[in-house]
Amino acid sequence: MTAPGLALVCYTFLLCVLVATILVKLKLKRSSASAVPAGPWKLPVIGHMHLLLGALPHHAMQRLSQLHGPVMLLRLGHVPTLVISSPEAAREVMKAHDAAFADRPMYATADIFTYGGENIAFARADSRHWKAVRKLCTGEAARLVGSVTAAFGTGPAPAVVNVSERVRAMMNDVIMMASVGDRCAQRDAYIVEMDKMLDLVSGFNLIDLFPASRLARLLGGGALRAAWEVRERIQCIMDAMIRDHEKAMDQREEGDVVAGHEKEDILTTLLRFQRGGGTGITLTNENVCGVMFDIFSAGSETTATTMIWAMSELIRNPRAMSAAQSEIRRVLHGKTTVAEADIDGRLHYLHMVIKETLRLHPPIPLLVPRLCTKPSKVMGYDVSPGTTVFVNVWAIGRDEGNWTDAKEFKPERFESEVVDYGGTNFRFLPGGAGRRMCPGIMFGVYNIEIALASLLYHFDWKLPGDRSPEELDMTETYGITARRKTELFLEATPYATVQ
Ligand code: HEM
Repeated sequence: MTAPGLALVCYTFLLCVLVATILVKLKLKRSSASAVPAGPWKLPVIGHMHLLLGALPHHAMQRLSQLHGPVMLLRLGHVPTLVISSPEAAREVMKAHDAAFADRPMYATADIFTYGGENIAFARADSRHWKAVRKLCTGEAARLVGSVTAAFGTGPAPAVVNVSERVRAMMNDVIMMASVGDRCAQRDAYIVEMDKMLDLVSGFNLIDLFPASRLARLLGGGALRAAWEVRERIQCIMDAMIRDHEKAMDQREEGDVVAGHEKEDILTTLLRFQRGGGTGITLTNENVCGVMFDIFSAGSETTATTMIWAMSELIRNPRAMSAAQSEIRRVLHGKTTVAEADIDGRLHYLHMVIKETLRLHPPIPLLVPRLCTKPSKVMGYDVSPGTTVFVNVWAIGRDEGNWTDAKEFKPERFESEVVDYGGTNFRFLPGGAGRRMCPGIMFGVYNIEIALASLLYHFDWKLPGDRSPEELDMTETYGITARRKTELFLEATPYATVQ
């Protein structure tokens, strides 16, 4: 070969090597880039926080995930945040990689109220007390079901009722009765402080989004101070309740039954276990207070919110209201009260109403956040340890790809859909799924069933004045649960045949 010919071959060879190297590099770059979940452009310091401003977080996240996909990475302040918006991706987080996502991020205010994770909801999944107390809570919830009915009286209704206020008071009563008994001197003060606590634990406070920033601590310190003050007042009330319960337990051991302590409540059960009741673990005072925090916050607020949405949807959908009332009045024909034994397993339509309400209005729309603790892959994307994970069950429940006529309230859809609360169908996750799923959801659903049955059996309901059902405002408000923005005022007419 001539010298120019050899040079040409060499140049061609080198060119090929160069092109091949560039192509391989490009391919590698593309494949490593595609392993990071997509997300919108972010700003320095605040990341994507500005995209959540002015909207409810689950609404804003739904809108963003429609653009960036069901596995989307945001940075909220300093916190890397993965948002999951499809059943397939939810299954990967809560089933395939459940162990890697079983912890919770610890927010500054939650840290105060849970005594540093000594409760159930924010405990580390590998902590000694978590499994045992969770089991206890599940058992207690099931056992207490029978004692709930008494709280739903039938007293005469005023013409116009603030249904929101009444339902919240009713659910508070049920949870208080179940957790500390029916004669607790400081009960009202406890409810007031617990309400304040719920306002403070949002997870979107400045100090939660910039956990390491001194400036955020300075600017957001008010929330922390308020949280400590509320915790101190709750602690005083709890100490008095514990003393009262311990005294009653001592007297019971001696054969006396103290008024107000005839039935065993959750606090007594926890104290009994603390005295060596055989779970194989030791419960500290902090565990006891932390679990009481869980039961009140998780138990009362979720059930009241669901119940108020159920009433709102029934008012907006007179056909569904009429079907639910006909069934209840047929099943309870001639009865003067709604008793557990009379409705047990017989209110099929009402059950579908509750499911449909939880599909459209899951009270915790982003679930309680999870924390990624091991490098994991979700739908082929890399997720790093330290990432907070929100599962947008509200968006999953309203996605036309998952449900026909997804935005409409159609309880009948559950006639053909076999879906339960066990967290196995990832299109319907009001109580979450996997090892962190809600241990009390069946107790909650039972409370809602009895309460709704009572309201619908004893009264006919309509919007005050001549307003038509479509005029009912269905806007949600921001908070630990997705409540109605406005109070639900309805006109109640006692149902004649019960008189
Ligand atoms: C309709 C009623 C209820 C709904 C929709 C509901 C929903 C939820 C959700 C979404 C979670 C987070 C699950 C996850 O991260 O995957 C949760 C956790 C929890 N719920 Fe419920 N809940 C309800 C009623 C109750 C009741 C009545 C109690 C107690 C008596 C309760 C106690 C708890 C506790 C202790 C946790 C934390 C579990 C853990 O982290 O291990 N819930 N709930």
